[in-house]
Amino acid sequence: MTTPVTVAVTGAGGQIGYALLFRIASGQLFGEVPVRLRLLEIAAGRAAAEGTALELQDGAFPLLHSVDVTEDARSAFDGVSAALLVGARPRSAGMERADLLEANGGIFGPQGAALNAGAADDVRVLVVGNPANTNALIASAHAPDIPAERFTAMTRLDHNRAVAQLAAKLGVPVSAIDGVIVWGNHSASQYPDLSHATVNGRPATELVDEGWLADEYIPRVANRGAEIIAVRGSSSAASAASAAIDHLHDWVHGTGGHWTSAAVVSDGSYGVPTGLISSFPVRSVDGRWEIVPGLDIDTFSRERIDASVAELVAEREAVRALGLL
Ligand SMILES: NC(=O)C1=CN([C@@H]2O[C@H](COP(=O)(O)OP(=O)(O)OC[C@H]3O[C@@H](n4cnc5c(N)ncnc54)[C@H](O)[C@@H]3O)[C@@H](O)[C@H]2O)C=CC1
Ligand SMILES: O=C([O-])CC(=O)C(=O)O
Repeated sequence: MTTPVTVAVTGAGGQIGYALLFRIASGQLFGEVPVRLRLLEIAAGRAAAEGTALELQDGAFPLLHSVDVTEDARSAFDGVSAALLVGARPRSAGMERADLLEANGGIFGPQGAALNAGAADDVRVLVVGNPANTNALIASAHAPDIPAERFTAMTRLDHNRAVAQLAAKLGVPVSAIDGVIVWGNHSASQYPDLSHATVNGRPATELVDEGWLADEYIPRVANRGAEIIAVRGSSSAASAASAAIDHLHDWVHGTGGHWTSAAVVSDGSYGVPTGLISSFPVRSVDGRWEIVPGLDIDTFSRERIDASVAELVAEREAVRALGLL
């Protein structure tokens, strides 16, 4: 029998956890490989996670090897090849994601240290809990033995939203769209960039006008999280779980010739300071994310990338001042 792969999900008793775990158990992340699931929760969420574990059993998933629920990060992360750091307080109406910096930043240092202590050598970390980029930076800083490139934050939901909004505008299937990029922070300052996008092979910029792009498209995508909160009464859950599966699936299995968006550690590309975890156009090649090199950046894009990166720099300064880095 193939050796099982161990996957940890934090915040397993929450709404994203509930949408995520069944998809992992069904093999949508690693494919035909048995999965050993570790569900990390705090006391307040433990019962919900225990209930989810019972339902996972009831799913009779052929690939589900075992499910353990724990409140101890070291046990949860021991031997893990994938860690989905979802557990954090979500924002509610009227809050920006940066309002969560202090409340949630304190979670990710100890979790980084626990990953450092016991994760498998091939560990892949995806931070979903907000503010995701800076939480990933904190976790990575507490895991000196794990290469920084193994810590990523989720902007795939933003990328998927950017693709879907363009498809809806033009009345084409999402599969017609290629080359969309989300740059920067997973926040309202993010920049969904269509300057390299194509629709059935035609440049997207020939099909939409600049006014729509600047006044409707970019704000709609960048503020979609708030729109969902306003309409649904709580933050995106199933679409976030779906994006997390997309991110890790592509990281493990590759993106082929196409690119997607993910927040990865900067190597200085596109003027983003080295070491920041920022969203870039990325390809997954041989199990590693690579930043797509050499794209032309026009003035419109440059200003927006710089603004979002400036926010990431400010968040890094803020968590440094709080002693979290
Ligand atoms: N990056 C992205 O695109 C997205 C990020 N999010 C973020 O994901 C996070 C989770 O969202 P939901 O599942 O909706 O929230 P939720 O409140 O339903 O669930 C969060 C769970 O995390 C648990 N938790 C809190 N601290 C923990 C810790 N130290 N260790 C383990 N578990 C802990 C809570 O007990 C709770 O069960 C939030 O920060 C939210 O803002 C949500 C949507 C998209
Ligand atoms: O907006 C929020 O707070 C949740 C989130 O990150 C998103 O839906 O993109």
